[in-house]
Amino acid sequence: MAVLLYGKPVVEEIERRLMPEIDELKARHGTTPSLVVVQVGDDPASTRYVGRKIQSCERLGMRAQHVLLRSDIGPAALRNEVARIGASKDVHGVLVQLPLPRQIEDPDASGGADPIDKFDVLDAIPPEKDVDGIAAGTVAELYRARTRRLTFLPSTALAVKRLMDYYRIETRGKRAVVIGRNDITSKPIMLMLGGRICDASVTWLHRHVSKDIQEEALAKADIVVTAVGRADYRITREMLKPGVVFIDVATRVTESGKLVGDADFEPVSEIASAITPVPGGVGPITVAALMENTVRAARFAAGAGGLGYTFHQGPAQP
Ligand SMILES: NC(=O)C1=CN([C@@H]2O[C@H](COP(=O)(O)OP(=O)(O)OC[C@H]3O[C@@H](n4cnc5c(N)ncnc54)[C@H](OP(=O)(O)O)[C@@H]3O)[C@@H](O)[C@H]2O)C=CC1
Ligand SMILES: Nc1nc(=O)c2c([nH]1)NC[C@@H]1CN(c3ccc(C(=O)N[C@@H](CCC(=O)O)C(=O)O)cc3)C=[N+]21
Repeated sequence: MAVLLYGKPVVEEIERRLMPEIDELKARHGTTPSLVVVQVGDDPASTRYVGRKIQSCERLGMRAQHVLLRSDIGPAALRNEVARIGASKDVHGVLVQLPLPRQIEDPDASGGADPIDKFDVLDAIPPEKDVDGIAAGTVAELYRARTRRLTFLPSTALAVKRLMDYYRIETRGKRAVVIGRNDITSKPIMLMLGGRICDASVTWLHRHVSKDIQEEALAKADIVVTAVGRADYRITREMLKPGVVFIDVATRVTESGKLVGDADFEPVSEIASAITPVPGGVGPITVAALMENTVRAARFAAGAGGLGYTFHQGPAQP
């Protein structure tokens, strides 16, 4: 039976570390960390995630602002709005909730004449405020994977790293499979696992990889990190190697309103050595990791913080 990799103790440890940093920023620098979340359109799932982020900021004594824009905004107007928000001295972190409406995500497919796309919007976030780790300059640092020089590790990747460290999951030299290639979830996780941060051997799977090839890779994997979240996608016990560490990033709401990941949870937990529950696994840590990145951004603004992340194995010693 697998060890359940609960998010809660990891969240508590991150928050325990952040609280004195927030107090110090306020007391010594007169700075209250502040995050702006830009949401375009009112997709209910996005509204729910944004709500969690804002609540978490407020609970930790930070400032949060939710900017809700109409779904028919054009890419150039959105880029200008993001640049305007990013220019404010009082804003330390800027996050553009994804996905964006179709005309901005994929202007070619939607027949839009505007040459400006999603990445131009994201690149308008100033690098020292890019708490999602998505703009061009920040991505380059992840590509280079120098832990000591990283500006922002995207919050889902940071969440997976903090989770693996807390539960002492060894990655060096292991066979890992990462499924999905979203720019803020699986792609950074793939770079992190295979890069110098985790030193694993990574196989990257996505929609265009045949079932055979996917099954072959999964059957050999020591670690699986998956973020697909589709009703027609399910990873079953038979597909996995006994003893696998299964990190389920996906969160999908079923027709009956249940939140599920990509794993067929009960049977997979019988053969895995460790597995994240959904809900209560990676999701809450992602929010805490975003809080960590917002505090980093406030420290950059106050001239109180350097580049790089510190990682340590296991729970922090009291
Ligand atoms: N817990 C957390 O912290 C977070 C959870 N999520 C959750 O993760 C899930 C994915 O989100 P996100 O990454 O944003 O979504 P995307 O839709 O961007 O990514 C899904 C990925 O799955 C791939 N895919 C689709 N079908 C298959 C298939 N049959 N076999 C292999 N790969 C496939 C797609 O491939 P292709 O590239 O070819 O399209 C795509 O890369 C969602 O459930 C979301 O809610 C997301 C962010 C954070
Ligand atoms: N720019 C951007 N940055 C993101 O980080 C980002 C995004 N866009 N778009 C959407 C995804 C999704 N995401 C989640 C955050 C928290 C939970 C979370 O807290 N999940 C809880 C349950 C939440 C619930 O009850 O619905 C759990 O798994 O236990 C899940 C998913 C961040 N995302």
